[in-house]
Amino acid sequence: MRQPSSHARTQSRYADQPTPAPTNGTQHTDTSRSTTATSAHASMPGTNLRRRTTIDAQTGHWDLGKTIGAGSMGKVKLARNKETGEQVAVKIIAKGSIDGEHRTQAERERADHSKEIRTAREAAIVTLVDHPYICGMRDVVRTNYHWYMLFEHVDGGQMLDYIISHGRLKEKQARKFGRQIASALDYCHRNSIVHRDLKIENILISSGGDIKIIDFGLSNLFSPKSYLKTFCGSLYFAAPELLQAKQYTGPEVDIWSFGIVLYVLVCGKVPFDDQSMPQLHAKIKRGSVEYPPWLTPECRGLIARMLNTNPQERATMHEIMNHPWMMKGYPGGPPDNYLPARKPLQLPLDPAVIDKMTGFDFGPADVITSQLTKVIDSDDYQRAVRTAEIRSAQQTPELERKRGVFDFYKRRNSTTSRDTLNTPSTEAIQLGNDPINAYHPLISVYYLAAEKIEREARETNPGALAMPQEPGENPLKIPDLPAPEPAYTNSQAYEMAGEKPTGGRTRPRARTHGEDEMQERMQNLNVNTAPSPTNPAIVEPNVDQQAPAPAPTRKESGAASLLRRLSTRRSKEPADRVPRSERPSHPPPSLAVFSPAETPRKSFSVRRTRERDSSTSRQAPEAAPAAQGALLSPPGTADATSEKAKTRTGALGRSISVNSSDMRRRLTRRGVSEGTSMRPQMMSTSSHDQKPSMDQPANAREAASDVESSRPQTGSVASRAKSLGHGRRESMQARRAVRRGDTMRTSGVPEETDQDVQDDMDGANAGNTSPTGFKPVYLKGVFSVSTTSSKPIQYIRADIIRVLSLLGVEYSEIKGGFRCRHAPSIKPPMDETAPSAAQPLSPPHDGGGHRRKISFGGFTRNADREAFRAQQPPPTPRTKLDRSYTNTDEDESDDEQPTPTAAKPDSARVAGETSTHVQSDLGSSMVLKFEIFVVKVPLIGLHGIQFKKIDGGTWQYKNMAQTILNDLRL
Ligand SMILES: Nc1ncnc2c1ncn2[C@@H]1O[C@H](COP(=O)(O)OP(=O)(O)OP(=O)(O)O)[C@@H](O)[C@H]1O
Repeated sequence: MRQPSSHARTQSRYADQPTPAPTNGTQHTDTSRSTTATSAHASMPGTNLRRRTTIDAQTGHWDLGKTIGAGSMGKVKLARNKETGEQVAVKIIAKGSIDGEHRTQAERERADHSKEIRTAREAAIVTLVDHPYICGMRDVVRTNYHWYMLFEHVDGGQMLDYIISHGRLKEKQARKFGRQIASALDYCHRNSIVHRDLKIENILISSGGDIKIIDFGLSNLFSPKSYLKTFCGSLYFAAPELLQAKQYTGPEVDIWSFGIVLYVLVCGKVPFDDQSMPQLHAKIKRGSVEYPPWLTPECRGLIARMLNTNPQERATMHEIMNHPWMMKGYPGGPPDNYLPARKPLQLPLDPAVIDKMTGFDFGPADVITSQLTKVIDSDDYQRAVRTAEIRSAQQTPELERKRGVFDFYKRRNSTTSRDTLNTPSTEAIQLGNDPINAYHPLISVYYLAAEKIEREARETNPGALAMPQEPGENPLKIPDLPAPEPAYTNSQAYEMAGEKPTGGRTRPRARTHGEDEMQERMQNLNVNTAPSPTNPAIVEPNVDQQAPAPAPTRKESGAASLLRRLSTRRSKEPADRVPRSERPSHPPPSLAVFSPAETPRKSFSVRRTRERDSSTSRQAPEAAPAAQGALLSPPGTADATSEKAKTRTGALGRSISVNSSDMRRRLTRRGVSEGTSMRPQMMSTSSHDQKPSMDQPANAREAASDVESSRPQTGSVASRAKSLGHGRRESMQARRAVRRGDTMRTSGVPEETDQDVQDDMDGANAGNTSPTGFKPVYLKGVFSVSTTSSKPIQYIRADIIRVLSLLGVEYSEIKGGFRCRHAPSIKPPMDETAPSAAQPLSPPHDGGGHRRKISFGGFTRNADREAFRAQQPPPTPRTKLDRSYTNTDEDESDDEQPTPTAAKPDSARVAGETSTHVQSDLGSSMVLKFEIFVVKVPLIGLHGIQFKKIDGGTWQYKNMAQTILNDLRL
């Protein structure tokens, strides 16, 4: 393992410097322990901008490229391996909280600490998991100022982009993705991992047309015997129990989100949408879903089971994977979860595996070992092992039983009688009773770490693990079992700081999330994370510290011991079940080379703005900055009341993921009563002028109060800016940027610059065709950085036209802007109209070199939307659109016989279907109408973009507006 380079250690104090590695590797991934990060050059002292062009990691030297995405946690950039040319996506997360203006020192430290833990956990989880439909991590580098997570580059585009521009998918296509999501979720849940942020935005499409789930930033480990209580995720995708601040085990909230995702896939919109946040909350809690008539009964039944508001009655992954809709057209059975075959653990534990269990805040190796030993030695665990064996023996045909106990465990991971060794798991997880599936987080992580070692050993020495298992060897340690005892409850062994379970649902449901709880959490957190040289993820090592001596390599011994402890891996069926042994741990990234003229996806102003206002970067939705609301406020409306309402109007952005700690902190800071139940939510999207009242959720009140306090006292920008907090900073940065001659793409956080400025300049060559009549309207509202531009107005106009055309948005010019209408083409074009893989679309010339990538359905395309649309039939007229809604045959004609509602089998009428089925024509709601205005920002002399929704779904509107902003390259 490599030591941090002397170069890195002796760099300017202004540059990112390598963080000394953990001393025993118990708190951090070993990749980061052995990697170093170097800055190509330091920034100028006194500035917070620094340019990083390379990363030195264990996996080699990487050249950082352009930005390809951005989220609340930071930017995602392309990087290319200097030696191999391999391309990865690097998620760059600034360490520490961004906005400290309103915080005490203690609050800042707490926020920093929490962020650090969550980031370490994300790195730890994605480092260990290995699944074809989960975006794999290649490496992670941690420096003083940043985390750099190197992910496989998923280059087929975003599912959201497709849905936004085209609407829904055919059920056949949705099923393929649904099975893949189910596969990935089942894998996670059986490994005690809950994602907690599943949403359309976090599903990317690989070049092969498969999904890749990203963003485990809010994930956590769960235990069947305790509860989580952190609110996580995007409101649109959040389970009702989360909105009620109830505790939850874990998988059930993912299943709800999965239900929303599935609905979006087949309907092109979210099931719960409202401009008013309280109304949206109410809708989600009611769980009343409108199902468009084009859905097959099976599909509707499955979604209804997933969107059951009672988590206890909600479908399990087992039910979902075996649902008739999921199986339709898949004679091979339910989806494979790709979980390796496993055996129950037995002592002694492998120290090499323990060493791999880093980043989870489990504590040092000896603590992990003793905790794990306690679990394995517990009567409960041994009883579970015994029970599983007996059950299996009863189910196993005599002939197969003679083949030995190994087959049993292969079968335990299988389900159907047809293929007992290789079929996907269809057995429900016996939460807490199944020794190999989600029994305990420590056990799950031990399996994952052991399997990672096995993978690494196989990659470095393919023959090393080829030793056959001894036939007849019984890997189980099955002692005489005493009478049943209470379940093992040492949840502290795995609890994450800040997410201490509260001991079950006997606690009050509407819980206080006030300062006392925070204190309690911090105390607990301190217990778990006391400053220790073995806990570097918690206590930031001094940059002058020497890097620790590398831990002794134990791969071989680890691999050897694995042979004793783990059964052989299952081979996979052909077709969609690639033999695991033949799969690389992470699919090799494809080399999608971008031309220099191509424009990366830009960070979005709302997210960035929020990041500045959040200690953890996972911004609570109630903190919608006024600037965001202003994005949606129509210019020219001088009425103060409506202005306020519009300012409070929902954030312009994709679903924002949050967690409850942000909210609690805010509530505490603002003196909200401790008795107030935490009601996390997105910012209000109400178009009405609603005074915050105590009837509203606390966060809604806070959001309103934010808006109230940020409203301009006068019409002047200066006074308005003064009360804005981050908005003011942005304005100041904007002015500074203008003085420097930069575009308005500045950030208050120390982060790497990239080619954005150059791209902006490159993009300015478009559009000299501004009509003389196109004039900006006078500013109303407040602006955030990424919605302003220093470009001349004719360039902005041309750019807007380019983007609207690209997105298939019909428009007409009005005074100061554009009136727009978008009706997604609901006829999935891939099967009928897409070119074959052999005839890829060549990216058309669009003047700006922009190219949008779409990849679906098993073939790869890098197609500009213009080219894509060129292959499409003309925009679907409304009548055709409406007609198609009533025709379920359309979706299923090529592969399935739709079952008429009247004749559908009983099995299709899923029991427990509790949601309302409204057979209404939803066609009209799919049409989005909005306006875009170009406004002049006084004083700083820039132009800004404002959006105003006229008609259509809020979710679609937000996503469309963000897509336009992203593509505008302001
Ligand atoms: N492996 C990848 N390959 C290609 N693009 C990626 C990859 N990972 C992330 N991206 C892009 O970067 C964006 C942000 O990534 P990600 O969701 O992980 O960040 P985040 O800050 O956690 O976001 P969020 O605010 O949604 O939580 C994604 O929406 C996607 O466009």
